[in-house]
Amino acid sequence: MSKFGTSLLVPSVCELAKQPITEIPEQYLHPNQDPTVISHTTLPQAPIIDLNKLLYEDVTELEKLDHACKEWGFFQFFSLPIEEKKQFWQTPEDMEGFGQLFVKFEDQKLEWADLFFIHTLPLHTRNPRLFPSIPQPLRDNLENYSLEMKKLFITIIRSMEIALKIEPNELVELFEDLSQIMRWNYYPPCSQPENVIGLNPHSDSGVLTTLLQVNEVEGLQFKKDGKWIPIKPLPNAFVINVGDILEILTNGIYQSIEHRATINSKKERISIATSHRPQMSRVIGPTPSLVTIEKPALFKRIVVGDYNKTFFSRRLQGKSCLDDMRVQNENGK
Ligand SMILES: O=C(O)CCC(=O)C(=O)O
Ligand SMILES: [Fe+2]
Repeated sequence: MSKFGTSLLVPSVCELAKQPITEIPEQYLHPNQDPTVISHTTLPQAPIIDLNKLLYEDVTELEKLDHACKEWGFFQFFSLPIEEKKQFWQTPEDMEGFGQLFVKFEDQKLEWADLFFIHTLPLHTRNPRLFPSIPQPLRDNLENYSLEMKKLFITIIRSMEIALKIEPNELVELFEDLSQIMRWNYYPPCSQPENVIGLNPHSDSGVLTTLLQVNEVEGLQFKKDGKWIPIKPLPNAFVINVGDILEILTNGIYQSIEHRATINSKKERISIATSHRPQMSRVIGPTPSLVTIEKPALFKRIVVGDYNKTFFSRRLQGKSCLDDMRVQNENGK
């Protein structure tokens, strides 16, 4: 049984998008979506952080790796012939591989995307059905990428400990044996982009997600003050998202952010999301330094694996999973 539960098997959208279709199949149509805010001049901008100032080692290496991944691997992997991709497809018991996540009902609306979902760390959790067959040079790039992502994650967590004025290592020690999962997202173009959705609105379940927008095509949007704001991909930059578990750990000081992915009418889009969380058997809750009499714990203590199971057992719906982890106040609210 998979660590994350299961998702119903769905057809490849990549193959579907190759057909000369005039009508989008009903299951992919999402009417009544929240509109995107279009005027770029008044939009709030995502803050840009200079990694050089954060990372004191191996910046060049990281850049080289970033280029290697862009040039050699992800694109080729998604464009493998469908027959070859089949050996990497999800199975009814195992959500890792190509397919979609969060598909729980046969008649559920689907996303205009194929993804490849894989657990990369700790090493012993690597899926023997998938990992050894990943073609080179992607497999070696993935190996390096995974380690660099872990280093970057720990560096950011250390900076956050300082910013939050909590004990050194108070958070970092939770990640000695961390779990790392990746979603490689492939969004084919669609002639009616406004009627389909690449990825439904959600917050990420982990601590932080590092998103590489591989071919720098626009599509990612964040919900800010109730409005959907497009995020322009920047060259040589990652987008870093706060996930639900970081909101729990910081007792609500850092809040996970809702985002979605839209589709382009002409261009395909590839993004690689790498998410970190403490290892599955760890129990987590608001970190002690951030729980005080004035600010009692906002969230229950939970086993990381249980949070994962709950998150992956539902349909993807905004921040609803995190809301269920809140401590109820005396009025039952
Ligand atoms: O493709 C994107 O821009 C968003 C991906 C994402 O949110 C995810 O994989 O969790
Ligand atoms: Fe996400």
